[in-house]
Amino acid sequence: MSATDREQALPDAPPILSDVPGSFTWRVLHDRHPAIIEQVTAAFPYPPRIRAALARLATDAVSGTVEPLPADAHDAADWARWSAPYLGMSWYDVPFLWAENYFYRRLLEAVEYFRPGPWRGLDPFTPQKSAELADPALDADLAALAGLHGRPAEEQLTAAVDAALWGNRADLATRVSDPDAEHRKQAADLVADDSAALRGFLTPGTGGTVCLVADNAGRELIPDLVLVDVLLRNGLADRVELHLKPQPYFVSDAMLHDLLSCLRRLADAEPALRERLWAAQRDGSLEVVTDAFYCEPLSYHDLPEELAGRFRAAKLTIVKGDLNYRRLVGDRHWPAATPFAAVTGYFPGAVAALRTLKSEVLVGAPDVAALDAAGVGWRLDGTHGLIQVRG
Ligand SMILES: O=P(O)(O)OC[C@@]1(O)O[C@H](CO)[C@@H](O)[C@@H]1O
Repeated sequence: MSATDREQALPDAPPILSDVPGSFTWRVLHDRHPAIIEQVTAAFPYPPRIRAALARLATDAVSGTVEPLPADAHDAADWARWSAPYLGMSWYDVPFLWAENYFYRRLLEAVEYFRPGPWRGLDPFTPQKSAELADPALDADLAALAGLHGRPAEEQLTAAVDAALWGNRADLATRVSDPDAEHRKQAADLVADDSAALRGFLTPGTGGTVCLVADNAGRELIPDLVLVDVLLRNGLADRVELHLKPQPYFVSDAMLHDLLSCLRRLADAEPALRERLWAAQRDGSLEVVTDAFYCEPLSYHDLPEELAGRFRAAKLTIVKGDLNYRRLVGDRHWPAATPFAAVTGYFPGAVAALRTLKSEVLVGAPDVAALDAAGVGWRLDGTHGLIQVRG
């Protein structure tokens, strides 16, 4: 069946909105976003004009309607195009994915992230990211992963993939409004497990490029870096592209400065690993890549050719995390049994998703009726995950 045929066979699935009061998506806009603004406001000694802009956003994003960016914003034309269908609408009535993206772009506008002046380029989420990286619990993660050295390549890969998957379980955006979320994530369970197919792409001597589209910094990026090291050190790939965000996004998404912070953290805890990653960047076997697309309110169906070409040339693209999953499959009310291959047939090259569930969208999981019968909570709290592959 061709990709087109696969897509034509897709069920009709409406986009996920935030228009049901009390629902998860409604609570993200109504409760989580104001909480994030409160944390950002307290993060730095911002001057009155920035604090006032943040306060206006807090009111606007909870009870206002979608308004345009200031006309002099560097990306005003792009956002005018993307927001054209939604201007004047309630934030709750536009696609949830779009509303979240626009919220974070408006937040950067409020803190003058792109504006000339002293606050330009200051990541408003740095204190939260730094605190996470300073967490002593990270040492236990690292000690466990350091034991990988010397074990058979397949064992190293299995352990590194497992750590990368569950490293996604709590992102800072989730923790902001659900501080107890972390302790609940003990009943780790996979609702889809294509790990054997994943390992099939990553066998010794097969070389090639792996694109790792990263998600969060800190305690997720560290195991991602361990996976990179396992791939390169065991010849499971000739080179790895680590795709990071070009600007602050969804609180914890990783940028280059977060990678450098991780390398500094590793210099103390795992100096040999840090040296291998540092050398890999210098010899080009580990290339950091970014693109404006990664912070745009679009699904991966709208990939720019520069990224599509990279994914097409790779032997496998690994897409990390919940948000990337939503952008990959389409943030829609898909029947859970909808085949992963059917909704990802458009993607250039082979693709694998490593994701802990923190939002409702799900495909390729035909056996979740019993879980859903008890409500959607299990889809939101990071206790369940998936490994899905489309060759
Ligand atoms: O991509 P991540 O970090 O795994 O998860 C991010 C995320 O779960 O946080 C948002 C709620 O704040 C969700 O809508 C979004 O998908």
